[in-house]
Amino acid sequence: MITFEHVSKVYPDGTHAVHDLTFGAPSGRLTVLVGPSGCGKTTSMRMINRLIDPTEGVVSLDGQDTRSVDAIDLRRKIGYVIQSAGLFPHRTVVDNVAALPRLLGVGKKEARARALELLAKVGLDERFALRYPYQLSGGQQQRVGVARALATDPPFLLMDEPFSAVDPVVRTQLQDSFLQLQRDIGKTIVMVTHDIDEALKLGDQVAVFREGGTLAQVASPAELLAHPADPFVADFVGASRGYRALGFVEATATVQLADEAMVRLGARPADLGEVDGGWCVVVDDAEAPLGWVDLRTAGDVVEERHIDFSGTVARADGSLRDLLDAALSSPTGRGLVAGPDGRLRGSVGAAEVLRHLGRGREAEVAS
Ligand SMILES: Nc1ncnc2c1ncn2[C@@H]1O[C@H](COP(=O)(O)OP(=O)(O)OP(=O)(O)O)[C@@H](O)[C@H]1O
Repeated sequence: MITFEHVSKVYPDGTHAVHDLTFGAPSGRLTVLVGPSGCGKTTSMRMINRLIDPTEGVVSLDGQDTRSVDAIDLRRKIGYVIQSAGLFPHRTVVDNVAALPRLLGVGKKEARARALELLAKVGLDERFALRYPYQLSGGQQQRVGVARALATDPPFLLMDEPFSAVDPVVRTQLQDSFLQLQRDIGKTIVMVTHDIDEALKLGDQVAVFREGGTLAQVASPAELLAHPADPFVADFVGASRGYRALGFVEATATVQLADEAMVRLGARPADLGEVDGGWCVVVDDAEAPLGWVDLRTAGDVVEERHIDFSGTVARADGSLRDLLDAALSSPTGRGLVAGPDGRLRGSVGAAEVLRHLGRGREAEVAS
């Protein structure tokens, strides 16, 4: 656990960057610091590894005041990932990751072997190991940055806007693979971002800062969306918070799925008989849905060019937001739902999703 107790920072020029900060970042969880530019997020994070010293208050790691520990020893326990990866330009990828363990006395062979393992963990193919940073894309560099921060297996990890220097598609991939990684490694993480969507997606806990370096609210993403503490937080989490909150409501087994007729590519509509409304789900050999086909306009044989790919496919164990999105994006209004094995389970309409949400709310009120 990382704890801030009445921590303030006033820079020598008189700037009040952080004011009376008190909160905890729980062990094994990812806490995101978010807020508008200049509100003291980075200053707060850097007070954890003592790159910046507080003017007042105490920062502690697992109950130990960070001032009582030698700064170098402290930083060995705290991995650090920064925005543009900050890799050593003249060292190969594998040597970038192995550098710190080598400094700490780990043998070359062992450090490299562990570096290769870590590179695989962050989703970077082995063939990149002997490249230099300039030979990698921004997203790949960022993966190396994460691997390097984990090289000494520190229990704590600080991440300063780690995914902001890459384009939105790569950013989503990095976020997804990082979430996956964190499920395995369970580090105590503090991450800074100014992107509320990223905060809500990644954080187990989100700390919203406001200008002047004060804390507006600390809560889980679902709580933040459902009960913003004040108009500033409500405004900051955004106008679509009602819809986004659906992302945190799991689609339980009680959502009723309707059966859907399935066809495979190469099927002949004439052989299929009457299908409700003419629309049918095209599936692959493993019965995973590919999209919809309107049999009335498909011609003699169902081909790929007849498939309407516009609908998203929700997973049965996904969120209500995924189900609603599948329904809203479907050409039939019926959202496709697949099981964890990818096979089509059935479909659901937007009204059923919303009805389920209504029931959830009533149940909550009743209990
Ligand atoms: N070394 C410094 N000396 C004086 N003022 C500073 C110093 N570093 C930061 N500040 C000021 O402290 C305030 C908080 O800065 P900080 O970098 O912590 O904000 P931030 O929330 O991380 O911002 P951003 O999202 O723009 O990175 C800002 O007003 C900034 O200008």
